[in-house]
Amino acid sequence: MQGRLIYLMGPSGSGKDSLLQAARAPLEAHGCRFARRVITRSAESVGEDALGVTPDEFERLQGEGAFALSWRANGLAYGIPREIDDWLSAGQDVLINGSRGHLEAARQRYPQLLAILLQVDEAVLRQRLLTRGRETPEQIELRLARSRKLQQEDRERTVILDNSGPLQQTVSRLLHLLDEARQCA
Ligand SMILES: Nc1ncnc2c1ncn2[C@@H]1O[C@H](COP(=O)(O)OP(=O)(O)OP(=O)(O)O)[C@@H](O)[C@H]1O
Ligand SMILES: O=P(O)(O)OC[C@H]1O[C@H](OP(=O)(O)O)[C@H](O)[C@@H]1O
Repeated sequence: MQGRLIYLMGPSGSGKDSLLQAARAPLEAHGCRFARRVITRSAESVGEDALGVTPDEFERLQGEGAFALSWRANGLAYGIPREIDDWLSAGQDVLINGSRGHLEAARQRYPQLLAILLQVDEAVLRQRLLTRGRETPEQIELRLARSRKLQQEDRERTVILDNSGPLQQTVSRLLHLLDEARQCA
């Protein structure tokens, strides 16, 4: 049986990386795999364990068909390595850090994907992004504006996960909803 693609998305600063890190051990214990993203951002940058490449390297990899999914946002290019298809074919669930802007294209390639939208209100988001300090205040405002624009899309087929409270609470909710989804599959 084919594994399920779990597509975690949400505004910049909603806590996707934090949640992926915190939920990783318990989910791996259930056989779930995690994709390491390829991003045209320096490897030293704060945040997830992504592979940082130059725009030229990204183009080359894309041309070679190295990505199962790829998109551009916030002035960066993002790729999800093709190996997720091997994991899915082997029946393993795969969790990825996705983009709301790319959800429709991702659904076309993976019709069974489970979309989870991580949600936090805008004042909290702004504060978290400023505290994280990875982007300038101007870049943060652009990210918040992008979030507002994407807010209404594809709500009815998306599971909402609130991350306004403590991270551990969100981890427990994620594990619970993935259990439920497994039982419905
Ligand atoms: N539940 C939480 N409570 C308090 N702070 C949190 C919580 N979740 C995440 N944070 C903090 O918010 C900031 C943004 O989180 P994180 O980098 O995980 O977001 P992200 O959604 O991955 O953002 P981006 O898409 O821009 O990479 C981090 O500094 C993180 O420590
Ligand atoms: O705004 P949307 O389309 O949801 O997401 C755009 C991209 O921005 C964020 O990346 P990061 O903040 O650079 O890590 C997300 O992880 C996503 O890949």
